[in-house]
Amino acid sequence: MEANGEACVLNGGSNGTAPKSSLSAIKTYGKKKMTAEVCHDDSAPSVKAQTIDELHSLQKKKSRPSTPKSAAAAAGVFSVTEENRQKLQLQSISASLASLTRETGPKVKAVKQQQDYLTPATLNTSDSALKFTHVLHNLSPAELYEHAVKYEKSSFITSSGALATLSGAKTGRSPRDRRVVKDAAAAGELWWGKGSPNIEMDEHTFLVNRERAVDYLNSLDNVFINDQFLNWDPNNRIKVRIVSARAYHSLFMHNMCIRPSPEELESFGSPDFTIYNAGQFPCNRYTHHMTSSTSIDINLARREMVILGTQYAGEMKKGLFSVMHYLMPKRGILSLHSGCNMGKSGDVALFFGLSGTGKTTLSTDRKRYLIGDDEHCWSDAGVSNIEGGCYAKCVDLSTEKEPDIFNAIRFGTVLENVVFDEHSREVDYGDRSVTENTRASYPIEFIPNAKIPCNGPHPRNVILLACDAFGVLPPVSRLSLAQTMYHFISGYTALVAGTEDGIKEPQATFSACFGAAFIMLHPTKYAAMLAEKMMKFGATGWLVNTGWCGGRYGVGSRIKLAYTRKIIDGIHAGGLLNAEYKKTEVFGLEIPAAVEGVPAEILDPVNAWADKEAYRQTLLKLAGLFKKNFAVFASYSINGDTKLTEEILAAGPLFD
Ligand SMILES: Nc1ncnc2c1ncn2[C@@H]1O[C@H](COP(=O)(O)OP(=O)(O)OP(=O)(O)O)[C@@H](O)[C@H]1O
Ligand SMILES: O=C([O-])CC(=O)C(=O)O
Ligand SMILES: [Ca+2]
Ligand SMILES: [Mn+2]
Repeated sequence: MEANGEACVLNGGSNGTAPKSSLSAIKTYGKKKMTAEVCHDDSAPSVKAQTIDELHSLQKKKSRPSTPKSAAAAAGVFSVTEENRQKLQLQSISASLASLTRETGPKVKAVKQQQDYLTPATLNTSDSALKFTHVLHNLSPAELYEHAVKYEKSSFITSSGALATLSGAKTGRSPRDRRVVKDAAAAGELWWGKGSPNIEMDEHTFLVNRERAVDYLNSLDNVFINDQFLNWDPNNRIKVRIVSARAYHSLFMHNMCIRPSPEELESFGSPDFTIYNAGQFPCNRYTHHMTSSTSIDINLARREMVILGTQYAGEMKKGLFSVMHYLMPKRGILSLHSGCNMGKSGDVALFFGLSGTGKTTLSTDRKRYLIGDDEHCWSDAGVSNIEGGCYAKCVDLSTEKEPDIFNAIRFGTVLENVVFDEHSREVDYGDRSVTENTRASYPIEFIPNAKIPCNGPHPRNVILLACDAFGVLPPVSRLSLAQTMYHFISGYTALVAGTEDGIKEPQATFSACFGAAFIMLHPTKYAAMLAEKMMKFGATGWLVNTGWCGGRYGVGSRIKLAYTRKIIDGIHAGGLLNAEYKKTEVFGLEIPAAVEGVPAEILDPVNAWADKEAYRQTLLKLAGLFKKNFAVFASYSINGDTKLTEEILAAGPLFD
């Protein structure tokens, strides 16, 4: 507290001169003399307003345009250009919200320009055509907070300043409701059929769902528009527009996509891809192909995605990731479901792994620069993050174990599905009452050592993370290139509860490229690109088990995060590369004899199991699952290189 002559100082000054006695302290008024022993509330000049309304109007300073304009604008041609620009932008937004099948649709009104209605209402053929929808375009986090708290029942501000909210009935993605339009081009290019995540849908059905979503959005008083970017590689940046009904969704995407500067927003133009998120509204179950009230529909030709029947925000993030998994490989760029960080000396590591295996946790590392936690591109120029934010699991989050993530949960962060104290608004991260899959979404700059812009040179280490519920994979093994490909294509883990709707318990899963739910092309396409890049740039592959140790799930326990961190430190430092190794039976994995800071007895899983026979049985069981899973890939060639293909086939588990 600052002591000055005007304030009432009840506890003495903070300048060390306060008298010892508290009674005399009450009478101390600092340096200036005070004439009375009471404080008057008219000691400051009065406000420059005659009425309360006038007073309120003083509170908000006009902030748009908020930054210096382009050179042309500064030269005086600004006013016309600015008007035209606003008009074009509104036309583009209005076109986004236009019905495709009717002559007229609802009118779109920009909230910042109350007079400017763009859609000419020539034929008012229905009540909906008379309706105005306010467009809230690229609102700031503070504005979105206010909307959320005011209009969304489940939104609250937590004690650390985050916006806590509920995603509704769905607290994870719905992969069985993810559809892709199979037109002639997509039929030839994409991966379809058994094992593919792309459930086919026809153009007409897509349009039915699109119309439903657009009509729903237009029936609302407000819709949120986010115009943002994907990919920090300036040559391969994609413009995306997200049209949504909830402030929560708008803030989530504000955090997750790359945020344009005011100048970039000014010249944004039309988006390359648009999401219509009408998540509160179901699809019509009588519509052809619909198997539930949820549908997430991607149309590559129209560059559009429609979301009906799920409010889980991860659908938007991962839907756009799917789009990148299509667009980038076409340009010779590999898209990756991986985390990525960089050491002080510029050594880059990629962290692959399915949901819950540790990409976010392990790429967020005090000693290194964070490039990104979940989605990257690897081009001839190096690596780049696709996103502008992180999406961390929060179950059991603690400041001791994950301090940077814990501290990132503050004003601006969206906290999904967490439980908090009604009064103190203190979050209880251990509480799984809503879901196990509680999440925090924050801009990447909330991590103190984020590398911005989020790109880096070619990776030196490629770390494959598996959360092995069987407890038989070693905590760390060094992989040959063929083994790296084998495990990349296999994409093994034991799914941790909750991220995919319907899965409640850990269970062994194989997901090609550590992200089969998001890939668009056949897995061997991505694998071939990874092999080529790893060879070309000399990266080393590693398999790290962040799962069980000393017995399977239920018997053993999860490997301590502190140990996994030591292992990762050893990989980054380079010391592990040339350590002393031995080969395990069955999987033929090379395991080091020692890792600094990790008990030697856990490095070879057989030592950690009390029941050696149970260990061997479990090992063979898992090896069998690997073999069975890989059988479907055995007939595909990787890179047209039959030698590598044979080596990959031989790099899997060997047993009778
Ligand atoms: N040994 C370990 N290594 C890594 N993570 C661990 C370990 N033990 C426990 N965990 C916990 O496992 C979870 C890993 O989740 P994380 O958010 O890193 O997953 P992810 O790979 O980023 O998944 P997603 O793609 O769904 O975001 C965290 O909650 C972390 O605290
Ligand atoms: O998309 C989500 O729901 C969370 C995530 O990162 C993943 O599952 O890989
Ligand atoms: Ca993550
Ligand atoms: Mn992910």
